[in-house]
Amino acid sequence: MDFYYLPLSAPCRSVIMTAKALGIELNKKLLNLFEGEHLKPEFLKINPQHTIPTLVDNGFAMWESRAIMVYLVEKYGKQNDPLYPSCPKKRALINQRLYFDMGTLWKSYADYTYPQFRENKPADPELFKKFESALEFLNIFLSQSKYAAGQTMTLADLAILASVSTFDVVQMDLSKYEHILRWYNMLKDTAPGAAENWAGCLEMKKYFKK
Ligand SMILES: N[C@@H](CCC(=O)N[C@@H](CS)C(=O)NCC(=O)O)C(=O)O
Repeated sequence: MDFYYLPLSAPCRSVIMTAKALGIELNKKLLNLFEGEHLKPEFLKINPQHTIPTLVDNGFAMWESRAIMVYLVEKYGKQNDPLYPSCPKKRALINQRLYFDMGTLWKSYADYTYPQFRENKPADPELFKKFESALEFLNIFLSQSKYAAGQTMTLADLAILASVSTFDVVQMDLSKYEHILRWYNMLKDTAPGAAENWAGCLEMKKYFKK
């Protein structure tokens, strides 16, 4: 299974952790975005949207990290795999958290930080408030259950761990989010693929100028 990625990318890291949890060997192919490799015709043929992570499983190409995570469990996981159980209500909660991670948590982080480290713009307090409110929501979710979507580890934890560990490595202050901290301390070193995730975070930090 070919996996186009960069270690520093949070969405790539969440797929790597999922593959690790499932015991899947990925054929990792570094794609250097900084040198525009994702815009070359041969990659655009695979993924016209030119994003990583991109997975090619026996000729079947797909992208969007959370969709890839679900695909991997559905295709290669156990029946009723605890990472993404078949019960519709459990799945619904996991999906909610995955969409929350993509559309609210990570988005608010990216909206706040990217202009600062990509365009050297000053921090925007309004965007910071939105990021804080996303963290507040996550803190509430984690006050209600041990893991991000219930009492066992699921895909929601792996996706959100990739996000929160990124916030940690760039030194976002998480100290007032008691439940996030409890959950993060539980998983940051023990989740499947945690060491590789953290190594990628450290790579990411090199590009973060604040
Ligand atoms: N929502 C997507 C985001 C993917 C994404 O934006 N990846 C970045 C790297 S972290 C990328 O490929 N950027 C290059 C581009 O968009 O051209 C996912 O979760 O896979």
